[in-house]
Amino acid sequence: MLGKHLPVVLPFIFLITAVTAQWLPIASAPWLQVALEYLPVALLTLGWGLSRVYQQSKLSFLLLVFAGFVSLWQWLPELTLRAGAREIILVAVSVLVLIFLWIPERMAGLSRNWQCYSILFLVVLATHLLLTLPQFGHPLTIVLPHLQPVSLAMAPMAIITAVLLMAIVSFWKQLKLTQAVGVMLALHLMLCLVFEPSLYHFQVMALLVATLVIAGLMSHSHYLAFYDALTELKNRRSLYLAINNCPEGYHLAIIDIDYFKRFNDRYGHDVGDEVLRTIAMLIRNHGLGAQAFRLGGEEFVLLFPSIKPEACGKALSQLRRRIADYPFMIRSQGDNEPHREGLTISLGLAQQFTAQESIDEVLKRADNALYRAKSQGRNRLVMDADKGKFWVVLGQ
Ligand SMILES: Nc1nc2c(ncn2[C@@H]2O[C@H](COP(=O)(O)OP(=O)(O)OP(=O)(O)O)[C@@H](O)[C@H]2O)c(=O)[nH]1
Repeated sequence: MLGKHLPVVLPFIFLITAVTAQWLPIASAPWLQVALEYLPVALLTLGWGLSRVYQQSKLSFLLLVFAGFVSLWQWLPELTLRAGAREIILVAVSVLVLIFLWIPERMAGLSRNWQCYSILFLVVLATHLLLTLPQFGHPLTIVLPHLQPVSLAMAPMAIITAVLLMAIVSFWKQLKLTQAVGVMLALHLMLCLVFEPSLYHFQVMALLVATLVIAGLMSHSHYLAFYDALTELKNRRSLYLAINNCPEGYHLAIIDIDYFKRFNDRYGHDVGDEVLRTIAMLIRNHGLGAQAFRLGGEEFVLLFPSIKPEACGKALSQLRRRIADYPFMIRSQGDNEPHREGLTISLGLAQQFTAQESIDEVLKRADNALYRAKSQGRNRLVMDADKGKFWVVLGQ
């Protein structure tokens, strides 16, 4: 049980120890100074843990922004800058914040937390670039009086740590950004190698490549284990994980395509597959604030973590109508023009009434509701309103 809380407990202990040690006799110990350099990483981990484990996205958002400021605060006072490089860093950071936070459509599909990780990462990257510019004889020279050569050595290590953190995040979120940033870093390190070949740069490069390979493998095996290959929706295993992380009182709807066997028999499995993909896309893009899964065959699930039953029923009825009105264009053999075909879905909805109720019990009740929707004529939504005692038919 403790394992679940470790991403929050460990960085929290680290932060408390590192900060309180400032007032103890060990304050000037070199290891403590090194530990303090990792404060932003600890804050990042804490923020990530809070959002993953306790769904505290607002708090973790604040923490992540704070981590960004701590990392800036750590770097800026140490720098003796020429040519206004400090201003350049600040302007660059402001522009990045603007791009990431005020033009959200540019980051379609990425969560706000992820944007913060990206910002912090780019801050570290920008700092590192400015630190290494002198290697290329650039006029923006930054002199680090007491940090050299330790900090120069630590900057790429901080980046590797950030890449590792991002790999862990993308392990859950299935994002391609890790690879993109990794390629950028690899290019940058290659430049370092070309201009200043050294064992150190070779080692950093090797570490980075190893990290990226591991991240890629993790990402791929995660995809195989948790996603459905046909529809690219999350699969049954993901559903169980998501429900385990859900607060008490979630709603769950099972969606089943009506007379799909007939459709398959008439048009063949390939066309059936295409229709499954289209319906999965309609379910995924429902905009209902729920997570979509493929349970297997022609059955899907929508999971609503927190919603009122009436709002849930209304949203699902809209989805049912949307699919019933959707023009599936099919071209049969010998047809010149595709013709329009219609399909409907039936839905069974159930709520978890008490924390003791297991996932299988809620799924069973949703399945019973679905059975009623089918037996009452299909193309409708039936809700289990009281543990199998009352059934409410919502919309046909
Ligand atoms: N093309 C395709 N068909 C699938 C897939 N998985 C399951 N099916 C088909 O889905 C059909 C399900 O049929 P049934 O369970 O009899 O249900 P139905 O014909 O939809 O009828 P009702 O559910 O009672 O309305 C079967 O013909 C399966 O072969 C798949 O991945 N691709």
